Parts: sequence; structure tokens; C-alpha cells
Amino acid sequence: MDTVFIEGLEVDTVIGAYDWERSIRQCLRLDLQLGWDNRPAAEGDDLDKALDYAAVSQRIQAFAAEAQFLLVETFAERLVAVLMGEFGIPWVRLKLHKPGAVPAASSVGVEIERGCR
Ligand SMILES: Nc1nc2c(c(=O)[nH]1)N=C([C@H](O)[C@@H](O)CO)CN2
Repeated sequence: MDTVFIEGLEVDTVIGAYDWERSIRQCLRLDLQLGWDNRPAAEGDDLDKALDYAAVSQRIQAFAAEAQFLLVETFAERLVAVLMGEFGIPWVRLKLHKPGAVPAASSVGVEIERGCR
């Protein structure tokens, strides 16, 4: 299957398991691979048949703006469910970074893959 990808998308959200994290917003960085058949869009040169990466990015920003999860695992799982449901995406791989969470590491986070490729 073809993919549409979004890399390095930064969002601000309330995220974290510790008390001090509940009253601040932190940055998450997302890399997504989204399964899609790109041929119909290419054949008709038609954005309506494409998976619009701008629209998906906007939805992710809106999701993050409202979210208040404790764990990055929960953020990743719920976000992928929203994207698959609302955009009809059959397969998603999401790598979610929480930069700065472990100062000695360049990044930490989770990677999940859902759906059928
Ligand atoms: N697997 C996880 N480990 C940890 C998480 C998490 O969401 N998933 N979160 C924290 C804290 O919120 C941490 O990021 C604060 O710096 C610790 N471990």
C-alpha cells in the first residue's frame, strides 16, 4: 500500500503522569505514516481523492489542544483511533516523541502500528 507521511509535527498538549505536569502544556513531536491508495488522486490530479496531509495535521493539532492524558501511550492510541475513523485510513504507524522528558536522552516515546496494510 502507498503511504502519505507527516514528519516532525509538533503539538502542545497537557501530558504527563506527575502532578507538576498537569498544570503545564508540553510539546510532543509526531511522525506518521498513513496507508492510502494514492493512484486515484494521481490519475485525476484531484485533492478530493487524496489523503490531505494538511487536513490530517490540522485535526491532530485540534486533538492535542483538547487532550489531557497522563500517558503518551493513551495519547497515541486515541489519536490513531480518531484519524482512522474520521479519515477512513486503513493503516497507521505513529511514532510519538516526548522530547525533554528524559534529559539524558535525545527523545523518548512510543511507536504504534494499527490497522491492516
Ligand atoms: N511508558 C511511559 N513511561 C513514562 C511516561 C509515559 O507516558 N509512558 N510518562 C512519564 C512522565 O510523565 C514523564 O514523561 C515526566 O518527565 C514517565 N514515564
